Amino acid sequence: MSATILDKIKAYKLEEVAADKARVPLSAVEEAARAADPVRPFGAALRVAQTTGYGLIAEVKKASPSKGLIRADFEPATLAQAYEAGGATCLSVLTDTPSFQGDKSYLVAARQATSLPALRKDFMYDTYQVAEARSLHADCILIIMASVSDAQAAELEDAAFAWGMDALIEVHDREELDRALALKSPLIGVNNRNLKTFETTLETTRELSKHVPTDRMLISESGLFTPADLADMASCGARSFLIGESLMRQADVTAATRTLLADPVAA
Ligand SMILES: O=P(O)(O)OC[C@@H](O)[C@@H](O)c1c[nH]c2ccccc12
Repeated sequence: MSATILDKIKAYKLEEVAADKARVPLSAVEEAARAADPVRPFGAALRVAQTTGYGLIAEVKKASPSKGLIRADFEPATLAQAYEAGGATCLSVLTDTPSFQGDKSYLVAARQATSLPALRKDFMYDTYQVAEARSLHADCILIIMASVSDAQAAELEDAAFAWGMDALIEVHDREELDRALALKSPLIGVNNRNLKTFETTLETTRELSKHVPTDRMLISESGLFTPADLADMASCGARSFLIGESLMRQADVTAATRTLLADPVAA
């Protein structure tokens, strides 16, 4: 079987982490994490937003392996402020460089420029990365079930909780969802994009929504473009969304964010 993009990302990420560990020892990262800004509640902010409207995790995303360059004029702090002014609930900031042209400094800049809680969007395998996320002031980490074992997922989640952060558990099929439900985090992100083939369809949220218990928060991720898409997902029980590309392609990010959130279907 040929290696998927996810296999390739995992291979270089493990090398990156090994190099980071050699350069900055865990004790130093932990010290920086302890000195970081207090955690801003991530899941709780979404829960509040969902009661009257939609929860939006707005993604600061320059490029992706499937779409190439998404936004040339890219200034993380300015974009984060535009999202906040448009009514976003939380931020997601890509810190992976080889595939997404992200950077750790973008997370710091975006979060610092706003009062929004921020997700470190990266491929996490090692609790070193979790401490590092907190040292960058992250309020939540992503755990991609397609890319980690059950034991690894539990270890990453425990580490996030120990630092006071939330964990967004990302799934793409029924098997990953069942594994995610064995974890503690209430935040379940259904990625409409298959990270192995890049195929994107909202059918993924429609199908998996039937199997997400009501005590978990269903967050629909990727491939969302219009208010009609959001209404469609809301009819399946997803009232929070992770959106990057469709907003990043707009000249006026604040206006585009406002338009997307303007007319939520009744809760
Ligand atoms: O740009 P989109 O289609 O709106 O998608 C945003 C977000 O869901 C997507 O960037 C994403 C979801 N899961 C990921 C895991 C790694 C990297 C990126 C992602």
